[in-house]
Amino acid sequence: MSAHTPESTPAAEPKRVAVLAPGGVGGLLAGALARDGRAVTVVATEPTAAHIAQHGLRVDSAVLGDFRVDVPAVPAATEPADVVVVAPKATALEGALERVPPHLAEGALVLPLLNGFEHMGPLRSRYPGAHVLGAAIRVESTRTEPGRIAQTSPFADLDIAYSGAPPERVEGLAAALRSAGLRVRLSDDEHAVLWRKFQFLLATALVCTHNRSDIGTARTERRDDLVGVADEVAAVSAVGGPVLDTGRVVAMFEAAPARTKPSMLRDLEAGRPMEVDALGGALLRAAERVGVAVPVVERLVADLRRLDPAG
Ligand SMILES: NC(=O)C1=CN([C@@H]2O[C@H](COP(=O)(O)OP(=O)(O)OC[C@H]3O[C@@H](n4cnc5c(N)ncnc54)[C@H](OP(=O)(O)O)[C@@H]3O)[C@@H](O)[C@H]2O)C=CC1
Ligand SMILES: CC(C)(CO)C(=O)C(=O)O
Repeated sequence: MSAHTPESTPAAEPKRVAVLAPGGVGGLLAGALARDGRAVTVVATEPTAAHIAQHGLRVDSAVLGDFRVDVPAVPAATEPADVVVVAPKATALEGALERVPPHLAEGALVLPLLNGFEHMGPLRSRYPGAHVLGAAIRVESTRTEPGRIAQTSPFADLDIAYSGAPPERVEGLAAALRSAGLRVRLSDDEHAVLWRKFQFLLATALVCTHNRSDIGTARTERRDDLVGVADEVAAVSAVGGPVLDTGRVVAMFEAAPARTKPSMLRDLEAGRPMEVDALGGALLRAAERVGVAVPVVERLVADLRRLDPAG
């Protein structure tokens, strides 16, 4: 933890952070930043806001250690923030954004941590006066009950793009996140940030969920599908987007802790809506736009749509 006082804060570091949707990812960031002395407000559903306001956030983290921290929590933002972390599932994004009105995010850095890429357009439409950053987080983190987060991966790494925002503010945000214990890499290439994570994520999410297994089992039993999805994402991306390296993703499959389970599989196991459309559907739509065949993704998405309460 760093000693964080207003006097020692460089001008570009965030002063007021709002975290929308304190689930596995949002709750981890809110807890980490609040523990480090940042002024964090959590914006959550009514019952979760009431619970966190009364009991604080409890984080049990392989990377950050176990701690509890008091954080103000509200069902709707009432104060401006200079950073707004956006972390609901894609299936809940539209409703969740109602809780942060655009005038309170005017001039803010908006840091979306959803997987995929289709959220970027709606966020930029809702917050035209904000700087919406391309970002991705590599972590395994679960909201086990309201206000309680179990972060189990040996990594919690963010990639954040400058996305045209004032560089000193993006660097200030990165410094705040690093000070809170997270690893952060900055990039000039928003598309590369989103699509590199997406290539690994889509393969892991679709195949592990389809196989109902962790990555250790999937990489033995369903290696062809893992590589097939990663190749298809690369083929779609190659048409006007970043060049992706399937070899890098295969190395990531090999290196991932065997027990890693993607959040999509954890949603299936818990009977929650899955992000099949936001992730797999997004790739199918992108593939159709650029005229690339993606038969492996098509097959897995068709099967998973039948199981997805989100439809
Ligand atoms: N979990 C992980 O390990 C990783 C997840 N991701 C991505 O991060 C994103 C978030 O996933 P994750 O953290 O797992 O999701 P969770 O399901 O853990 O958390 C989602 C949160 O959204 C809240 N929420 C739902 N509806 C609303 C609403 N209308 N208003 C306010 N809050 C709402 C839920 O509230 P409540 O608690 O009250 O139900 C919950 O706290 C996804 O896009 C996922 O793909 C990326 C990398 C890793
Ligand atoms: C695959 C994993 C756990 C890696 O970060 C992930 O990002 C997710 O499930 O959303």
